[in-house]
Parts: sequence; C-alpha cells; structure tokens
Amino acid sequence: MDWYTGPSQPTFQLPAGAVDAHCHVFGPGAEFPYAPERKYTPCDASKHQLYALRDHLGFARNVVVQATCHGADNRAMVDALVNSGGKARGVATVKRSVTDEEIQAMHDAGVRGVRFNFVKRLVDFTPKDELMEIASRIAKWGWHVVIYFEAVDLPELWDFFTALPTTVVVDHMGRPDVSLPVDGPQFALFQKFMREHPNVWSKVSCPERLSVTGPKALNGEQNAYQDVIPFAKRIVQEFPDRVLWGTDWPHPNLKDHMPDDGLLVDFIPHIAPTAELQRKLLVDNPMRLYWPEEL
Ligand SMILES: O=C(O)c1cc(C(=O)O)oc(=O)c1
Repeated sequence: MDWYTGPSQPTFQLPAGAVDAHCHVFGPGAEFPYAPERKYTPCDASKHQLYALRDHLGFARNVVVQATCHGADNRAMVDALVNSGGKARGVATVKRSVTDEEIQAMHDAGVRGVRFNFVKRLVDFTPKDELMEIASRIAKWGWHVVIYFEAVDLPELWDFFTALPTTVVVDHMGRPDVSLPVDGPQFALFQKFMREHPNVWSKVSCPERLSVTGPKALNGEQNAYQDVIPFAKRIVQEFPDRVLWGTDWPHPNLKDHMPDDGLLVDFIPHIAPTAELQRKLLVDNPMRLYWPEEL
C-alpha cells in the first residue's frame, strides 16, 4: 500500500524539538535500487517527502532507520542523513564484512546504531555470533543496537539480547499480541526484560501495526487503536527515560489500512498523558541517544 497522502494537521501540538525516532526512506528505486534479497518491494518514499512530513507534523528531527527492503546497502538512508542539514541521524544494517572505514564514514554521516532484525517474514537468518561480533565492533563508536522481533520469540532470543554490550533499543515494544491481557505472561516478560536490563530502551511506536480492534487512525478518529494504549502507556510510565516514539512512515508492509500520520501524532497523549512524559518521550530521550553533544 502507498502511504496516506494529505495527512491531517495534528490536534496534539508536539513539544519544541520533538524527534520522529523511527521512520524510513524507500529509494527512490531508480536512484537507490532495492536489495535483490528483499522480501517486499515498497513504493518509493524519498527524503524530500519524509522531510516535508516532518515539517507538516511539527517534528524538528528524524531518526531514519534502514528498512529491510534495502538490505545492507545503506546509501538511501545515508543520503537522507547528509541532506538533512544535521536534523537527521540514522540506524544502519551491516554485514560482518563491513570495514572500519565504512563504519567511520557512516558515523560521520550521522549513523548512530545498527539494526538486527529477527522478524522471519522480513529477513533471512543471520548467525548470532556474526551479530555479536558486529555489536562489539560498533560499540567502539558509541553506537547502539536496535532489535526487531515478535513477542513470541523473546524467550529464545533472551540470552543473546541480554549479552549485547551496548544500549539496546527495541522496535515497536517487541510486537506484543495486544489481544492478550496486558497483565499476562507475554507482556510481563517484556517488562522484565526492560526492568532487569537498564541498557534496554523501547520504541512505543506502531499502534497501527499492533492493533487488532482499532479503531483506525482515519477520518478524524481521535481515539484510535484503543487496544494498544494500555501496553504502550505502561511502558512509558514505568520507563519514562528509556522510551522513544516514531511515525514509522512510510509504514512498510501494512496490508489493512494506511494511517493518517496526523492522527498517529494525536495518539501520543493517550500513551504519554503528561507534558513531562511527552517531553521525555519526544525530546529528552531521543536527544540523549542521538544528539548527546548538543545537551
Ligand atoms: O513490520 C514491518 O513490516 C516492518 C518492516 C520494516 C522494514 O522492512 O525495515 O521496518 C519496520 O519498522 C516494520
């Protein structure tokens, strides 16, 4: 599906300096070809379109996360960073063969992390010793590791995740099944993961992906994705200094509906109800992780 054109103006006013800490660029394919090993072919979504959305929604900065459709070819993401006027940082995907010179060049462009993806429909398996070697190497640049996985796979991945030597940022709350109770064992394990490991952060993003019963962020709906709220709110309230939020634009792989990104922004106060929580989620935390030299 193509992303939603003409997003509404959010009702919720973002705090000054807010960071969209999870978004992507796709190609354009003619300039930055998609990876041969990709599992999906997206519509093009350029840096210009991303930065226009940033301005429309009222964000000040972006964190551009390498999308799996570009594999370990980070050129489109790096191109977005270097053309952002310092307003974007990035997360790359690398292979074991990456050289120190390549890491340094990405660092100079604004990359501050690598992404390890365990969602089977998105990527082929990479051996854990290879990922651990990459994590140890990038730690020298002060980078962190972003992990994307499904909640059912957390038990099996636990030992690997808890051995990572860097800050670890979980994409989309580790994809809980929100039709299960928020107090049930599946989400309890995720909370235990964060509670016992102070280096673990979470993005409380992607209600449009996690929601089962909606309602959808479309047609002016101000109370979208009710079923996701208890999960995200719990993480924001228990770990206010280790949460991030992002639009996930242009929303790879959505099959049901494309959300109105303005209404997605209006979801934020439902999970971060106070001005202090909002400032931490949207400004303080992402600045500490991605622009610490400005603090
Ligand atoms: O759930 C997904 O399909 C998805 C895919 C990607 C990607 O392809 O990189 O990134 C995301 O954040 C989410």
